[in-house]
Amino acid sequence: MRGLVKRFGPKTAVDDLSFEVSAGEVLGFLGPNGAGKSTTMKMICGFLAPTAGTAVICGHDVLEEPIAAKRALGYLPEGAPAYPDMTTVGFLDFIAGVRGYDGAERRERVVEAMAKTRLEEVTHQPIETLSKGFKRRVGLAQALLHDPPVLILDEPTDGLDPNQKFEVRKLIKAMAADKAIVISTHILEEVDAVCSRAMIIARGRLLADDTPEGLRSLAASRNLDDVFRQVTTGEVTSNA
Ligand SMILES: Nc1ncnc2c1ncn2[C@@H]1O[C@H](COP(=O)(O)OP(=O)(O)OP(=O)(O)O)[C@@H](O)[C@H]1O
Repeated sequence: MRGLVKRFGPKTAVDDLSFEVSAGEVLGFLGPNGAGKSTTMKMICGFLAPTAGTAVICGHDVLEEPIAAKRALGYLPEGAPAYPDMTTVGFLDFIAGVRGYDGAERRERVVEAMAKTRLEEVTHQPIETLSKGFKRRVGLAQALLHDPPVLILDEPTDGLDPNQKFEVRKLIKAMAADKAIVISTHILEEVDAVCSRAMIIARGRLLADDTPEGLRSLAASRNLDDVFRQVTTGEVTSNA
């Protein structure tokens, strides 16, 4: 990401963010509500035009070569939106078609994505009738259907029960070896569970960028909640 800026009228949601993520890294994107996490992810994915700066995905500038950049990435948007009247398999088949697959390969991609995200039991169920956790898994399935080298996942475990959280984290870790993965989360335990690195942003600015262990050392208590509070509010927790 090179100098990403997003302004909405007088409000600066993202204020000159630059960073790199390499294959093999799972970067946790942390910050309070309204910090600019989703806006940054939308710009990385070419969903929202930056006011300034750009994102380069596997050598493709998302503004200059949007199709090549989008081919290299999978994106789970905030809230995992999908077409509610489609069935799980119908939606994933539609996505496979959009991604350019045809014939047997198209069917294989759908079956594989459903297996990875454990969607088989809701194959023919309309998405609007799925529980929140299953909807999120449909969102994940469409993001990884084309096995992209880059995954941008906006709160991938939001709304999942503890067992589903465990499964999704396991899946992210299993994919991490050869992909660059960015996840946003409010759940700090997720940083320990899956991230090799974490960034804390607030008011659109980068405040910390380190390994989970490095971040812990910022608070005397070594507790990530305390680190988050200290970095984003400047307040040191008294019982630290
Ligand atoms: N389309 C828009 N128009 C105006 N302001 C917007 C728009 N989208 C986002 N914002 C504002 O930009 C800021 C950053 O929002 P963003 O959704 O990126 O934060 P976030 O870190 O993802 O928050 P959360 O953790 O609550 O999801 C917020 O103040 C938000 O109100």
